[in-house]
Amino acid sequence: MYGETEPATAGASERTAFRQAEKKYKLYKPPSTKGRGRKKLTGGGVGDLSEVVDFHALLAGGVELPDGILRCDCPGFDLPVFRFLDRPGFYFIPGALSTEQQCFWIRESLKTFPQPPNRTNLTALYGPIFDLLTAAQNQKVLLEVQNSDGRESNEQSNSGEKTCTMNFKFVENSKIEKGETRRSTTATTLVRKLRWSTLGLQFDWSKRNYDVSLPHNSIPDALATLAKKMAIPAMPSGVEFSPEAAIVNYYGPSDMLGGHVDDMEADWTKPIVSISLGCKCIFLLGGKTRDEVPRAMFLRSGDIVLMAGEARERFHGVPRIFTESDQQEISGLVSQLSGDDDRFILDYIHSSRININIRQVY
Ligand SMILES: O=C(O)CCC(=O)C(=O)O
Ligand SMILES: [Fe+2]
Repeated sequence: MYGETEPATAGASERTAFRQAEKKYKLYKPPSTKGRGRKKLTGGGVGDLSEVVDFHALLAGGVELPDGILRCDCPGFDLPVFRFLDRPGFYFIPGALSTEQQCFWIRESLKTFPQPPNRTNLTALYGPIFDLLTAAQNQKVLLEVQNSDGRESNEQSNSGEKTCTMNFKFVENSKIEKGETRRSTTATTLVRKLRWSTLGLQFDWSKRNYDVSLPHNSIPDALATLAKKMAIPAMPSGVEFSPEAAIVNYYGPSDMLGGHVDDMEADWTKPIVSISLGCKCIFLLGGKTRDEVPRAMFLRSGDIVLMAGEARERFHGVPRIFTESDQQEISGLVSQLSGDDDRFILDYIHSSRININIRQVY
């Protein structure tokens, strides 16, 4: 999925309509000014967001829908749903989750979802990490520890072979002595470095497929129930969505998700249920090749998108996250996350977006 199939030459890739749209909306790093401190990211095409569809604005009564956008009546589903006339299989449910529900899923995404046996992008570097969020809230540090045979993790053994027994544990910051040579990273930094976690059947990014032999838990009941309910507009009547896997994407201020298609699951008639949390972003929905001009739309915290059928073959991606305070649109979350327990999460979500996308694999 994320291993994009690029056209034969980089030049050709740069010229596609999808790439042009990514460039239009992404954040830009101005050329480095040597010795002047950190590079600042600035808005790229922020001057012109006029073509970005804003489904929330279309919710207001009396607003005429732009050409090509429909509001649909979905039997058995009581939330407003929008579609594009020329992109069947794509559904947009604005404000599908209440602020309380959004807070619940943000907490779960940081606390429970990265717990082993679920894997994250950090697993390959540090081995399984338990209770990362709690460690960050308590300002702990992940420190490399010695194995029982006295060797440090990843050290050469006597026979010359490299052992891969990663061994790290959380310790109090105060326990790290001056001049400590073992590898260490603060738990807060690690939370900031989270890029993905996988729930249910584990997706193997290197094989670009599910590895059913990897240990896994089933999708949490509450998430499965939510996904089944939200999938209704994209499901044939009388058929129930059966969530088996989910990918959680964590985006920082300068992160983007390049154009890709989601074609790893067996049955494309079943939707991907994709939940947005935290800062607002721009989502691009293109065509079956990168040459088709994509539609751009805002995704806000609490919005849900469904992609089923031919919509699953369309290139899509996220070129831009809005973390500027006047653009992120997280005021509801900020007032809800005001307790002491939520201080870390509030700080995190001020500069982050989380996406949970739930899939039926078979
Ligand atoms: O972050 C998003 O909204 C999209 C994520 C996505 O397309 C994916 O994980 O396949
Ligand atoms: Fe995707």
